[in-house]
Amino acid sequence: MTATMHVFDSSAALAEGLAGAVASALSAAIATRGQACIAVSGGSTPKAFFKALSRKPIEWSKVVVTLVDERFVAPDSDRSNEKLVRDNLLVDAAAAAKLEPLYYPAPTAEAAAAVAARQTASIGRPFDVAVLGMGSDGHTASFFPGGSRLAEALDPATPRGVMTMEAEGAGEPRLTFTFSSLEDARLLVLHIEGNGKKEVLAKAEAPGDEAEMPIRAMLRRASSPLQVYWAP
Ligand SMILES: O=C1O[C@H](COP(=O)(O)O)[C@@H](O)[C@H](O)[C@H]1O
Repeated sequence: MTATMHVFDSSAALAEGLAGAVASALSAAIATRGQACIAVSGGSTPKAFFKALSRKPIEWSKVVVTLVDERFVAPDSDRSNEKLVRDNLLVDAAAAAKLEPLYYPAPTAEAAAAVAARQTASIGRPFDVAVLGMGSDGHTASFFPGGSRLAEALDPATPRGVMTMEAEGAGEPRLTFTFSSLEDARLLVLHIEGNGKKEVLAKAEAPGDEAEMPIRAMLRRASSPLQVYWAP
């Protein structure tokens, strides 16, 4: 499936443009099905987008927000994707949305993933919106090159759900939705910024092994068309 590029002049225009597209998709889902669900990424890129989206006039009480992936850290950690979402997206009117976190204070990441899988089982079949990020190593979600369970996470036969991942480049153990959970989102977005990430994307679009750049799984095999939102 070919990716479609949406190019913006600046970070601010990118945040606003993506927020507009996502708000339209969430409002359409509410109009059609009475509710909407969105899975968002963490990392350094989404903060301005989250702030722009929080200002959109959506029926937020009908929206469920979850995370594409998470670090196995408490939600008050600066490394927590949940904290990023709580501080920047679930504010003002958007605070009425329901958050389904992936982190739970369990003894192990595996135990937390099992709880998260149960808690999120009724949402995202498919997600109305999934906003992916991409690291400079070509990871997306917590599908890291060299990841302990990468083949299983990317296998289309692995069912929807949340699983663990460990990798050298990942820092903490991770919790991540599987490829099959994300690839059919009604609106499937890759949100990246900067010339460096554009070069990483170009490299991922060239021939090569998925395991070396796991974003290739989304570029090549997602059943929904991948919408790439980018600004320099
Ligand atoms: O580890 C993560 O990083 C990616 C990309 O983050 P960025 O800082 O390069 O924008 C992110 O998509 C993922 O959710 C996060 O856990």
